[in-house]
Amino acid sequence: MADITETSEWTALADHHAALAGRHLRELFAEDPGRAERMTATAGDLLLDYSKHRATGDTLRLLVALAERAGLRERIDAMFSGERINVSEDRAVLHTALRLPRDAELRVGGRDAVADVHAVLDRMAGFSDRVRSGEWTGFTGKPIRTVVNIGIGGSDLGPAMAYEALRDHARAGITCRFVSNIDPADITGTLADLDPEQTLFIVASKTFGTLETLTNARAARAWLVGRLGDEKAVARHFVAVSTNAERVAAFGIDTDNMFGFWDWVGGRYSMDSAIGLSLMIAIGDGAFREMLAGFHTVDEHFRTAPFEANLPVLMALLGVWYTDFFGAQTRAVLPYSQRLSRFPAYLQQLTMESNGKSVRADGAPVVAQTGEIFWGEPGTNGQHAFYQLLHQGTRLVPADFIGFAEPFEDVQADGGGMHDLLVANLLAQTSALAFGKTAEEIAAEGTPAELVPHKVMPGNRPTSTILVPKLTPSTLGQLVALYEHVVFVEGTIWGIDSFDQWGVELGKVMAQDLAPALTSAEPPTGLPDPSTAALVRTYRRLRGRAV
Ligand SMILES: O=P(O)(O)OC[C@H]1O[C@](O)(CO)[C@@H](O)[C@@H]1O
Repeated sequence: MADITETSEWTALADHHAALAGRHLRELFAEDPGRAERMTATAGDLLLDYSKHRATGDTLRLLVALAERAGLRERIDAMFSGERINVSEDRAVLHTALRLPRDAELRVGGRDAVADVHAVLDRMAGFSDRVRSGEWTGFTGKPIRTVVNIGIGGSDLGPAMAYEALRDHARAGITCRFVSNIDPADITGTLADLDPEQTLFIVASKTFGTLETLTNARAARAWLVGRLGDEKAVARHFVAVSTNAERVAAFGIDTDNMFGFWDWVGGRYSMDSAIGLSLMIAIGDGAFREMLAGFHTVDEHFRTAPFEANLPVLMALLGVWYTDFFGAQTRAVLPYSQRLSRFPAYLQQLTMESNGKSVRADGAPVVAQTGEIFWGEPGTNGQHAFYQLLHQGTRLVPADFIGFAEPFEDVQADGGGMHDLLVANLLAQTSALAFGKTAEEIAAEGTPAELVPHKVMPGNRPTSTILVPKLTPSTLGQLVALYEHVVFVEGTIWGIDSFDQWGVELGKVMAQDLAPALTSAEPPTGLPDPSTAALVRTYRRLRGRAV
């Protein structure tokens, strides 16, 4: 694989950066007011305004040339057609197949992937309808009122985020809860006020080998059997979502109550597979399929739109621009929607488990910085917490602001709608970040001279604004697909395999090895390093165990 940093396209960007880095967004807008209109693009219902970026038309042209040099077009085609682009795991990467319409065609490994996807969706829909209607009852004949999804990582964050986002669409009177952490507080807190007779557990695990999930599932089963007094209750209260039928059966869940998916769906790309079963039960099959259609809309946009008008491509290239040329470390994601409160957490796994790599797909070290650190909180809460640093700190923190024109439900306060105030805050922040306020402007307001430097707002802080008509199943699907493809484009430029996650393995194995050292009757030997050994001794002492 050629070093992308050795290409003439990279050098051209480095030269361009040297010329542009000292320029302020105020100047860029003064020279070219038309950029406000021009530097926008749409995909489905999503409007991206990227005019408040430290970039010009030339920047975009150079970035697009870099994408072409990195072979982005061929890589997109390879992904959508099912080539095994996850090379370190020798797998195809086909989350896009999860949302293909029924009449689409795609064969994977000799099988009709579209038919397989829709067969599972139809089974999920049938099950979800029965649970929602009360036809599916618990062991004692009562309808289900609460669904508890037990999973972690991609088997938790996606459905948990989407349930929160779409809970206003959940009208069947069934609520969902999500248990992920192996901290006993998670499962005990979740179950504390639940009625076992009306609770359904979905054990969600792609591998069905994840310690946290299986441990929580065993605890839930013990709770259920203990309360209902009969092992046979498990069959009416436990279903599984997995790619591994053998392990599901070994756990004691009837595989008739298992919903499958495929090794070509990465865990963090799986919320629109059977992993979304809890969400489907909450919002219904129709709304779930609307969400899939939303995903598909952006997939088609990504697959076909020219790079210069392609939302995921533009957002990813700007990510590369700040990461590799400005030295930015992080990207804030700031949804102006309380319903998207889990969206930053969801994106953390999607982006950082995918692109947090220091070797390329060919095993050679990467040649540039990779893996933006994603973080954030819903506005306006973030404004009263960390925006100080965004506005006046020493670091450059590019940010994505996400806003919705229509609220699900508005509240009138002080003569106006609360939602308008929310959106006014979003717009105020992006404007203040971009244009700031100069010392002269502050002094002209009569500010005492000694206070002026404290009040200067430097501006020149780049943001994207993603404006969406309304948060619906469809637009949520569009937003998630947008970021999935952002990850893919960045991974392509950096030459990395965005679909493996070897870096999480060592810690898992070590935790399994260390557990006996904490609990053994005799003081443990053979601990991995002196610091850990000392901490194990301290822990044992605190727990009253022999040291
Ligand atoms: O769905 P599973 O197999 O339980 O895995 C859960 C999560 O664990 C990881 O493998 C990381 O440890 C994620 O990639 C995945 O989403």
